[in-house]
Amino acid sequence: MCGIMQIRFTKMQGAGNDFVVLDETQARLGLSAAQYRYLANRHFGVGADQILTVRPAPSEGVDFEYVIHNADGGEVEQCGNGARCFARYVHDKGLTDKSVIRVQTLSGVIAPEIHGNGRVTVDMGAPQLDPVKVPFSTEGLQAETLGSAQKWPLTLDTPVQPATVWIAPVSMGNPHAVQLVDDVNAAALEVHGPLIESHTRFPQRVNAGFMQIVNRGEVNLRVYERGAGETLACGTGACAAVVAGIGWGLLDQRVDVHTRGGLLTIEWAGAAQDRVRMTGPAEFVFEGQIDIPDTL
Ligand SMILES: N[C@@H](CCC[C@H](N)C(=O)O)C(=O)O
Repeated sequence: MCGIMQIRFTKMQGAGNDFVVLDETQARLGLSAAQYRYLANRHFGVGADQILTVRPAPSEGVDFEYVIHNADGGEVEQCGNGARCFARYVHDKGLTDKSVIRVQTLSGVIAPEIHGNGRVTVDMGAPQLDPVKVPFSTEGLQAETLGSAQKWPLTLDTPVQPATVWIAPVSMGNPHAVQLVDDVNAAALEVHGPLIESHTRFPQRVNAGFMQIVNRGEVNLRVYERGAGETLACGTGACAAVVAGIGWGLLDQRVDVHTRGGLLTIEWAGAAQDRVRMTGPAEFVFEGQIDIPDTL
């Protein structure tokens, strides 16, 4: 017989990238991919780009485990805007009194720091610039060099005729393909975003970033996210875009990233081992309880 599960949740957002936060510090909910999809659904569920789950520390040296599911129900390695919301959640809910929290994710440990004004800075770790490890297949491709980094051609089977875009593959724990555009508002995100997301050269699919350089300390960015579509902001996307822009010699070490949902500030010293720091907002929206079918 079909029953229901009652689930308590908190809705949060960071620069308009919105989340359902679930607390599994006391007990696991054991949700299926379809149940995560249901929660994220904007018509039948709560509505969110990602579902963030708080779990107890899995090992010594970390404070919590941070589990991330995209709106499509798939579990992913990293989420930058979510990391800031996660930190505010565990802090403001009294799950920790630390202001610097060490958090285990699928792709390693990150360290969010909560400031007095409610903003959060996250040490996101070092970027991965080796295409093979993003992972991105370069077989048979010829890269172009710009600054100290490379751009790779990616051919897209658009409905009209094949188009080639030039991208930097960057991993921030999760995979990104960053390209330069003249104007983010005129970028072909709706058509190219889904084609890049599921391009066969990215075997784990990819988040597609479209970056317009305003000056050496400022960019405009839109991201078509893997498993979620275009979001109002993508924290790891902002980190990856700034890393690519610095590598190409176009940006300084501290960059304001304007997204459709707000401002993120990214800092990176420019060497492969240097860690990327991201600062931005993290806000509570509302709390509630939802009934979801237990047979999904
Ligand atoms: N919104 C995120 C990224 C979430 C995961 C991403 N869609 C993926 O599949 O890798 C962020 O703020 O970083």
